[in-house]
Amino acid sequence: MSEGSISIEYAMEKASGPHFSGFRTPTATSVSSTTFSDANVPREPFVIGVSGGTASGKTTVCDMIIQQLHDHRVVLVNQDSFYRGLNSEELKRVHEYNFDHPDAFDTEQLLECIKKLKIGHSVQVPVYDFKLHRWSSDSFRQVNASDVIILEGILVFHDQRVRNLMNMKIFVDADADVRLARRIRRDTVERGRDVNSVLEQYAKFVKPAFDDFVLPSKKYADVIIPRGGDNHVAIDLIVQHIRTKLGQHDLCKIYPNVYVIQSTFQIRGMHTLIRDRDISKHDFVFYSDRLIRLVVEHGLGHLPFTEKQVVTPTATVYTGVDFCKKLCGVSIVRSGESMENALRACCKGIKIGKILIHREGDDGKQLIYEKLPTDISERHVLLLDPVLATGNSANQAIELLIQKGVPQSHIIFLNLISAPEGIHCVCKRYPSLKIVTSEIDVALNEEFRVIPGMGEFGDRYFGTDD
Ligand SMILES: Nc1ncnc2c1ncn2[C@@H]1O[C@H](COP(=O)(O)OP(=O)(O)O)[C@@H](O)[C@H]1O
Ligand SMILES: Nc1ccn([C@@H]2O[C@H](COP(=O)(O)O)[C@@H](O)[C@H]2O)c(=O)n1
Ligand SMILES: [Mg+2]
Repeated sequence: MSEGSISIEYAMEKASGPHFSGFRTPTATSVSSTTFSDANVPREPFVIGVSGGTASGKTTVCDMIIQQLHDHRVVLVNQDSFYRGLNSEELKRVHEYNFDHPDAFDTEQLLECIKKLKIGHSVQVPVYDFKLHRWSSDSFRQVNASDVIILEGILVFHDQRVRNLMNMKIFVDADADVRLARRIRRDTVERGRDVNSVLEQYAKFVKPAFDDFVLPSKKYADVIIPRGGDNHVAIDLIVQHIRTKLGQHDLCKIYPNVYVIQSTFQIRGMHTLIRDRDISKHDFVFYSDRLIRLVVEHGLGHLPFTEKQVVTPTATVYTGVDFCKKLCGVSIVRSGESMENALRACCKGIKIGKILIHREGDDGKQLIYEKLPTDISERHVLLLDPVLATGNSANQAIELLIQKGVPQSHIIFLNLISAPEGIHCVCKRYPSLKIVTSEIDVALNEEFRVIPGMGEFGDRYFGTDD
């Protein structure tokens, strides 16, 4: 355990490389979508190889990782699907067939499959039947292009070309006697074998092939998981790492003060609804409000706190924290006003100021109207605007707050959707300010509108779009 657990974070960081973050899909429904970065460059998925001896717990570990992620952006491909079909002669003498030798697999097909997934195509993967020793011609599993692809099997580290497709390699370790015991149980219960045939196959093929091919490939692993599925610490670390990578946009690496709230199905579902041009006004407002509430709560989590102790009804002391008291909201009129209710619902009696930035003509001159609390310089400010596009009006508003004496580091800018251009514009000028957003979109178009975006938020929210 010590070997795996000490090096695990380092190895994962090293293995992940610089190219894994900032996933964006061009359309919400595309099954074969390519992932995109903020620069609108197609981005390859992150491929994790999971190897280990038979019955070490590879499939179990992969299932646990996928279940914990409960995120459809992860797909599993089993090396078993690429077992070569047996001809009738081989089938008649199946007990003499070595399923543990590298030649038992159609590695060319496996390579083609992973390469396709890596470039964003979906693939049909055969489903292997261990009872019949073949994959059935009419049974395929559709594997969609995804942000993370897990490739699992006893010999996935054997071929260098397959290894080269992987960004992270995990070896699942378990004692040989434990594996044999599990294999006997599994193969008799699930794979239609009797104990004798399992033992015979194990001695003749499985163990020698493990020693000759599987064990020597362990050296390629970045992470070794001792005790397989029982090693919850290792699995948690791997899951956390994948989660971070999935949720982390490149911009969050460049600007450490940009926070994208952790994506979940609920959040993506709400985004899908509010971005849909055909959604009813009522639903648009409802789901926008839900998302705004999440962003506001998340933003509040970045405020400073002081320790506070209370006595519970069981007469014991609970050591907790006290909320930051000196707060105020500032909405950038008009769409920022849509975020005021959520802020009021979270912070009783909070003062809310307003800034209106009105562009006069095309010469870049701007008129600013403001109404802010007089003691604003003593407060932490939650600046509200659901969409950050170019960053020009945000910068005007922030400049005004700074002129009023608010330190940059006391400003948290809350958005639902942020364009990379706007983030660059604001963060370069105000590196100590924090931005909390629920999604970073692909880019701005020629008309400076966020793409894919959601149109004119204020008009849609306040019903002035018809
Ligand atoms: N930690 C564990 N404790 C008990 N049984 C396990 C554990 N991990 C796996 N098994 C069982 O052992 C068998 C082999 O596990 P599996 O994950 O299929 O291994 P692999 O894919 O490496 O061959 C399965 O029947 C599984 O339920
Ligand atoms: N028709 C087959 C094909 C493969 N095997 C055995 O499966 C093992 C690989 O699967 P794990 O889930 O255990 O990794 C491998 O050791 C083969 O011996 C088989 O018995 N019959
Ligand atoms: Mg398996």
